[in-house]
Amino acid sequence: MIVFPNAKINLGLLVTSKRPDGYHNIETIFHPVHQLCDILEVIDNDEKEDVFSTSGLVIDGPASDNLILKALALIRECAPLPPLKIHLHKKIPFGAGLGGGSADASFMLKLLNEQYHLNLSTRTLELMAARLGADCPVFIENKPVLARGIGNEFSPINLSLSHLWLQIVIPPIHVPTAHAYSNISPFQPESSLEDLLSRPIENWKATLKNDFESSVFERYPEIMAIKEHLYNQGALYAAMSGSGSAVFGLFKNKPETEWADNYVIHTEQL
Ligand SMILES: C[C@@](CO)(OP(=O)(O)O)[C@H](O)COP(=O)(O)OP(=O)(O)OC[C@H]1O[C@@H](n2ccc(N)nc2=O)[C@H](O)[C@@H]1O
Ligand SMILES: Nc1ncnc2c1ncn2[C@@H]1O[C@H](COP(=O)(O)OP(=O)(O)O)[C@@H](O)[C@H]1O
Repeated sequence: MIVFPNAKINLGLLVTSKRPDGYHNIETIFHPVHQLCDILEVIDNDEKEDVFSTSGLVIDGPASDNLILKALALIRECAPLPPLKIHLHKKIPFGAGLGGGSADASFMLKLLNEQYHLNLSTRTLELMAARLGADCPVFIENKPVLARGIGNEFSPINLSLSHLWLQIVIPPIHVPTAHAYSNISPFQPESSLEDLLSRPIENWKATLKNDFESSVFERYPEIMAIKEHLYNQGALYAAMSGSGSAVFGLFKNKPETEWADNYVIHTEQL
């Protein structure tokens, strides 16, 4: 079976408090980016052991640390599976706040559930995904949603961005998530994200924020410059995604901006 784990962006991201377990409570809207995706294939393997291979972008760290193999190990805790041949073609830049590793992990859970008729419910898959990372559960249902808690408590939202153009600009900078959280001073805002998003998109620039931006922009002015350039090019709203380094803009018309050759650019109509 082949699946296409996709990226996400965060529309607003408030880090509201630090928890006793060291994690942070957040409020954010996750929005899937369907056309920026990896390719993940799993088939039965005739040999005795699993074989895992990758192509495309070279992921840092040993292959055994890949979240796909961690997802496989979790499923094997509750169901026997034959030896597998697994191939990941990596296209989503990582360390960019686009959640590609988390998407791979959750799509692996969903793929195995379907391919081997495990009948695990959506809720069970979300709980398993939460053991792999705070960002993983959202990729089980994979639709726009308001998230609270550590990013895994979901409420439905009434938000349509269809017909807007999305441009994501990814500079060659990796921002480690744990490091980004360690530089944050949590703050409980007066207005909830839900309130802010219910206002017209023209108001978002002044009201909707990503709490990681100030510390990340201070360390990497190049990322702030991308956001400013997106606004100069007519973006209705522009922001960093997650803990960066990707920055996205929402436009009425297809943006034709030229960017540095070493940036990865993704443009799609939502
Ligand atoms: C910031 C966000 C926003 O969507 O996305 P990315 O920028 O990574 O895409 C997420 O909260 C990232 O979630 P995820 O990347 O899954 O985090 P995890 O692997 O579970 O945790 C990595 C580290 O980040 C910190 N962490 C993560 C989530 C959270 N709510 N509070 C935290 O303090 C912890 O220090 C943890 O050890
Ligand atoms: N399948 C995977 N794809 C990408 N990164 C992975 C994967 N498995 C483990 N990782 C590790 O997770 C880190 C964060 O990746 P990712 O979730 O894509 O980015 P971000 O946290 O910025 O959204 C990578 O730097 C890498 O070390």
